[in-house]
Amino acid sequence: TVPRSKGLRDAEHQRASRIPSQFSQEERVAMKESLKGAIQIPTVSFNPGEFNTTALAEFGEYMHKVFPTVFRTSFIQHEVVGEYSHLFTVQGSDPSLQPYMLLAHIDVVPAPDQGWEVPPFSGLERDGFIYGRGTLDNKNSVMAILQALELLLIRNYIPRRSFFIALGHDEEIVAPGSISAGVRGTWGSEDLSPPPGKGCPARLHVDEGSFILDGFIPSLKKPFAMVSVSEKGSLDLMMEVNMTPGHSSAPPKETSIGILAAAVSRLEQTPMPNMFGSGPLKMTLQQLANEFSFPANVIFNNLWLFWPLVSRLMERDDITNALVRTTTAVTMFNAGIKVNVIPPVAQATVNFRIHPAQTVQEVLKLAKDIVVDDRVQFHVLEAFEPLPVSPFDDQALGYQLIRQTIQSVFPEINIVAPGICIAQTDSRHYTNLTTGIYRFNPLYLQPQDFSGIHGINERISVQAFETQVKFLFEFIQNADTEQRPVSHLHEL
Ligand SMILES: CCCCCCCC/C=C\CCCCCCCC(=O)NCC(=O)O
Ligand SMILES: [Zn+2]
Ligand SMILES: [Zn+2]
Repeated sequence: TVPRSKGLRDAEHQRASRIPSQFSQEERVAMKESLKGAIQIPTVSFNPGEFNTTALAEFGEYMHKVFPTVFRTSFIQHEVVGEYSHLFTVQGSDPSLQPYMLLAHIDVVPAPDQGWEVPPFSGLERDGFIYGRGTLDNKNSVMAILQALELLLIRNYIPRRSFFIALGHDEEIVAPGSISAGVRGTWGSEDLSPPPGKGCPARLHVDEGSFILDGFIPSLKKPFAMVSVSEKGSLDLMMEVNMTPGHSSAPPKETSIGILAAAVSRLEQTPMPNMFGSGPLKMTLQQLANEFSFPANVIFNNLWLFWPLVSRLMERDDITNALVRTTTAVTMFNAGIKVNVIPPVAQATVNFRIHPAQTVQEVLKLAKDIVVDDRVQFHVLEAFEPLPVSPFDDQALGYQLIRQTIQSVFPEINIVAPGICIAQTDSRHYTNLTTGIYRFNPLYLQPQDFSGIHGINERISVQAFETQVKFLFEFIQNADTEQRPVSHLHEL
């Protein structure tokens, strides 16, 4: 197929019929090789301002190479934002339709070699899986979005509804989010609402942050699609103890390390309160109730009676425990300058993920009440409140569009339920732009796969990646053909 050059918007481009999401063997091989190439570029972000800028620049060039039609199509504008983020504006043929936004991120967390079956930036394929940092979080989405668009354009598709593709380079660091800042810059206002004539506020976002979940809840045998309609907040708290340094041959009763270690231990041994029943989880379980086998189906259909039992059971597993409470993770500890010197300072950083029923201030106070030691200083490095719940009723067009696409691409999945993302996504930077923020990665995830995210042996099956491309290929077309509900339209 001859790729279309810029400026062509002729009748050939206009298509009434839907393009089937069937890809040639050559296209299927090309898309998996493109993902492997993306994984091989180590776009690691370490801390605010600490990125592999060489790799990020290389990735920008790489996208031009593997998606030439995207970059040469006249109705697609590409902007580099914050030096390494990328914002694509795909101008649809019907400007009256509210646009939407697809989010993904280019950066990945570091990946030391130890424990990996293959080197984490090799992109090697083994037994039908592509291994590497970013295969699930989140280069799979970056490549799937652009691949789906490339394949649609090659087939002369021209979207009716405009949409944005926002590919951030700093999602993995706690920062204001360059791409969202860039979107603000593009639209010229802090609150992200575009100036007149620059198009309407986006009506929905689709970002990482949930999956087709398979095997996360005992007695729930069938996988189900959870679309995260909210996400937990976060508090990065640095605790510090300062002491006068001295000779270790005559040490004080407690050093700064001992004082801080005891404080950290008290935090770890005192979990935040179980908030089961006061967040989206209850909705998720009620929607799943009849999918459980007996007697679980009776329990989940009567949570008014059995919620104490369910809340205790959810605590047993680290992932479901993260759904019922604010979690406490001591992730960094730095102290000491030499083996025979009393340490002048000890610092520990705690990453709290805040349950939607709590606030940053409440968690900070609870932490201080647990530590209860005036020698420990508290420094808030970064904090985000839990996000509001996006609409997911029948009138919520964004949610319904995702649900419709799930059902067409995954006909075997008969439950699509709203839920909460236990992690953070870039979508938290867009709450001023729309209330329709949804987080869903169209691929199956099992608990052992979850351990690969930020862990070792992160991998995606070739089949799963191909299906993710298919989902986006369908989603973009569904966004053009969605039917308006008869009654009032939900402002998203
Ligand atoms: C009742 C249903 C059980 C739900 C089980 C939830 C399983 C976990 C599913 C999704 C988690 C999302 C992880 C992927 C996004 C990670 C994004 C990220 O790393 N952000 C940065 C950060 O959070 O620090
Ligand atoms: Zn991540
Ligand atoms: Zn991510």
